[in-house]
Amino acid sequence: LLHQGGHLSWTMEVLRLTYSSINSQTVKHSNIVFLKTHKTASSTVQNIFFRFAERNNLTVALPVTPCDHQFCYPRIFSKHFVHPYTMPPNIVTSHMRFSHSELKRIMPNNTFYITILREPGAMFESLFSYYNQYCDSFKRVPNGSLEAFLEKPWAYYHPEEKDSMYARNTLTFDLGGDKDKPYKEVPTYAKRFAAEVENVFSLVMIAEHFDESLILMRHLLSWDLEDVLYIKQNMRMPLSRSNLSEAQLNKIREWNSIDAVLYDHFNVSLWRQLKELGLACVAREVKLLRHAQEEMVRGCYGGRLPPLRSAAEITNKDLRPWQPSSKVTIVGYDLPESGMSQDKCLKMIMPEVQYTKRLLHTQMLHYRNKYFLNTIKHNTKNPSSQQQHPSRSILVRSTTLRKSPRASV
Ligand SMILES: Nc1ncnc2c1ncn2[C@@H]1O[C@H](COP(=O)(O)OS(=O)(=O)O)[C@@H](OP(=O)(O)O)[C@H]1O
Repeated sequence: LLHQGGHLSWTMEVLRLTYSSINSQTVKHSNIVFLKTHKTASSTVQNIFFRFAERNNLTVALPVTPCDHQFCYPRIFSKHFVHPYTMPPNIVTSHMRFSHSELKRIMPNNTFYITILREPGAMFESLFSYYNQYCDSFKRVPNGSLEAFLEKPWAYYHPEEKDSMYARNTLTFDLGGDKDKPYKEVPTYAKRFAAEVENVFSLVMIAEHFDESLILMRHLLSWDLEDVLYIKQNMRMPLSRSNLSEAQLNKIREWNSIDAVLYDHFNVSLWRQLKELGLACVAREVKLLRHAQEEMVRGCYGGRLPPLRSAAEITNKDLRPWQPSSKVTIVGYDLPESGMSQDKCLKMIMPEVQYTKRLLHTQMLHYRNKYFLNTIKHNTKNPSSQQQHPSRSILVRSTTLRKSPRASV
């Protein structure tokens, strides 16, 4: 009874938070650019945006086929990398090298810009293991040893070479900055660059404070708590991880000194924003979020998450995460292809590549239907004029924004 009583009050609280935005007559914001940075828990966030877009019939910008599932990374983003069937978009979330000016050409003025950073030590360790057999700066290192790389990085790192962006100041590069600023210019440059980023991005999430960051995001976008439910994605097997010593952490920070400045800066601003929201309120919502996640796992998978397996062992190919080489083991969730699980439960654990393909397929069908209908309507009115392309989805696009995109949360 006690348990059920507790359960009931949790549920009431989640419902209250779920419908509070409707009661206060706010509209969920739906024009969003999420800059998907590397090895920062960004696939987990992207999955939240993909599901939100599908539930609300929004258009997600997806890359043209030659760009693969990313916007032709590491080239700087161009509107030409966006598949015409996914134009004009509400949400942009695939990997890219950021260009604000180019994004402004496809996104409306009320777009919210969000990104995520991770502590440079943990992030670099993850990058080093993930791209060990992929990026030449890492491939050259004897025995793939992180220790050896950090001992003399310039012996292995060639700044102009393909894929060098995975080996130094990757966050800075993803954000469109200069990863190879000379050491003596770094302090001034990094400070200026952090200010530029702060000017554009309404929220910079921090992977180490993932749930707290999501609570800020839900408030910024006037979303419900249920909109930010997630299951962790794209993890490595514990065997593929190495523990870093204090000395190694310091070397990583020194090597990635611009990223380190960015991380410290936005970690401070995250906590300032959390304090503005009220730490007690944040803690309460984090608790509710975790409880709602347990409920979702119960409803979706019968009580516990599907078994975590290495990519090679996952039988359902829709759920097999991309694995860059045999030297690193990425894990995902395995669910039989029996069709028994609901679509929303499957999508919750679907890796980036498969979900991107699915979305492209459904959006192509929508585009064709809209295009076809628009053309018929238009031709009936003006038989001699040109065909019309579909417009951006206006289903939940707000005209009465409660907060402006650059307002603090
Ligand atoms: N919710 C949450 N909180 C904290 N950390 C998380 C979360 N979700 C994923 N992860 C960790 O993020 C790493 C994968 O990052 P990405 O998805 O950005 O990688 S990728 O660049 O898209 O390949 C990967 O880190 P490593 O395991 O250290 O490689 C994941 O374990």
